[in-house]
Amino acid sequence: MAFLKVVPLEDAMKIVNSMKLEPKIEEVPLEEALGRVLAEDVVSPIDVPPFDRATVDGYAVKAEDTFMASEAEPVRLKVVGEVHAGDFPDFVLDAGTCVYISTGAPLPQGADAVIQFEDVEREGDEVVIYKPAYPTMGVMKRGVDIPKGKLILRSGTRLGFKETALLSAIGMARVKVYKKPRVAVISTGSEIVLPGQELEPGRIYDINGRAVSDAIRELGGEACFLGVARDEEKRVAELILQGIAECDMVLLSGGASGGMRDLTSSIIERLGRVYVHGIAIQPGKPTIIGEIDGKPVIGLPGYPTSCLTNFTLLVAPLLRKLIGRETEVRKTRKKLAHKVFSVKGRRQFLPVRIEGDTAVPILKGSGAVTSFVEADGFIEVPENVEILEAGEDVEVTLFG
Ligand SMILES: Nc1nc2c(c(=O)[nH]1)N[C@H]1C(S)=C(S)[C@@H](COP(=O)(O)OP(=O)(O)OC[C@H]3O[C@@H](n4cnc5c(N)ncnc54)[C@H](O)[C@@H]3O)O[C@H]1N2
Ligand code: MOO
Repeated sequence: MAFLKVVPLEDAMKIVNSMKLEPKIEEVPLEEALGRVLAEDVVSPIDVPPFDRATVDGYAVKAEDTFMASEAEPVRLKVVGEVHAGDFPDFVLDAGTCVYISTGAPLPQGADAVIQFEDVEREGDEVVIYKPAYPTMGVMKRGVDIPKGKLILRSGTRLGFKETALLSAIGMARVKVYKKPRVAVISTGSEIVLPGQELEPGRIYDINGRAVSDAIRELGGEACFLGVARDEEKRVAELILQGIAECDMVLLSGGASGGMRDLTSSIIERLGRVYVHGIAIQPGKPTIIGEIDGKPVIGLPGYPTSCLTNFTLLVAPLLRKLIGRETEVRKTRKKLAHKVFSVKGRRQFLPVRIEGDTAVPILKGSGAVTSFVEADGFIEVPENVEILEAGEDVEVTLFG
């Protein structure tokens, strides 16, 4: 067994990033596009709105016909028809005339303003106008919302409801998006049971299977949770092979170390290749990077915070690349709230909670899920540094 010949994090990341996984693109109906990542630049093929339209219910006029209107000397225009939303007027408005128009209806040619009905008086087939209108009053001009030819969305944009609103406005019924990478997730450990099952003595509830699956979904991937495998070679191997057959990549948690029941590395070795078994970081040392049938197989540590930290450092950037979103790392500078001792010889990723101007280290250890869940991010402590003093300036890499 290639037991924990640790490599630096950079080497591990290089290996993960060199694996044969290419972003794939598919076309989906607009109604299924929410939350997906756009794989094309979108240029509007039409003007929105596609015609000059009334923004109020009232009378479409030639503004110049009303220029002389006043309370003392109102202007009278003959009402020659009606245009409602959905109509398309095929006549030209003559001087001295107007039409009744509904909000949203196209202006007839020759009209350049709409006066709301509250501001005029209707007398038979005439309206009496007391104030001048100006061109564009009560009108939304063709293309002012979105002009034809404008780049409205860039490739790599995650589609929220604002973006789907834009796509709908330009009539796009189908959009090209990055295909969701399918990731198999397996929890290993004879002690692990799923929520809903009885917690017999010596057992604990699964954390990693749920957390890793949902982290994949949050990033925009498709998680296939294959279940919990007891520490039995046959069962773990079966599930790994099922993952290889059905998915683009396989993630396991637990059994990644070198103990008597830590089987993951030897199974991957037997079914394919192991490139890395051990990374010089804390938490997350017992991590395996391998490949079966050309597909990445990554064994994450069983300790929840180690598992989720390494998911964040190694797997999340790969998934983002596959869905066309380059890594967005956010950092902030804070003062360390109190003195901490680091692990000698391992680059440490210390989870911290942010409180005002300070970063408060969370020292429950990587076996606690709350070390990760309560953290806003982590600070890096280089392998040659053993003590960080209270008040020291630290850079926090934020999660999420
Ligand atoms: N002799 C050594 N022992 C250990 C070392 C070492 O270097 N030498 N490293 C320790 C470190 S660091 C870590 S991290 C753990 C991780 O080891 P494994 O990946 O083999 O994990 P397990 O032994 O299977 O489990 C560790 C721990 O986590 C719990 N666990 C596992 N899976 C889940 C899950 N899906 N949900 C919730 N909790 C889970 C498991 O019950 C154990 O308590 O090894 C140390 N040991
Ligand atoms: O490497 Mo373990 O992951 O320290 O907690």
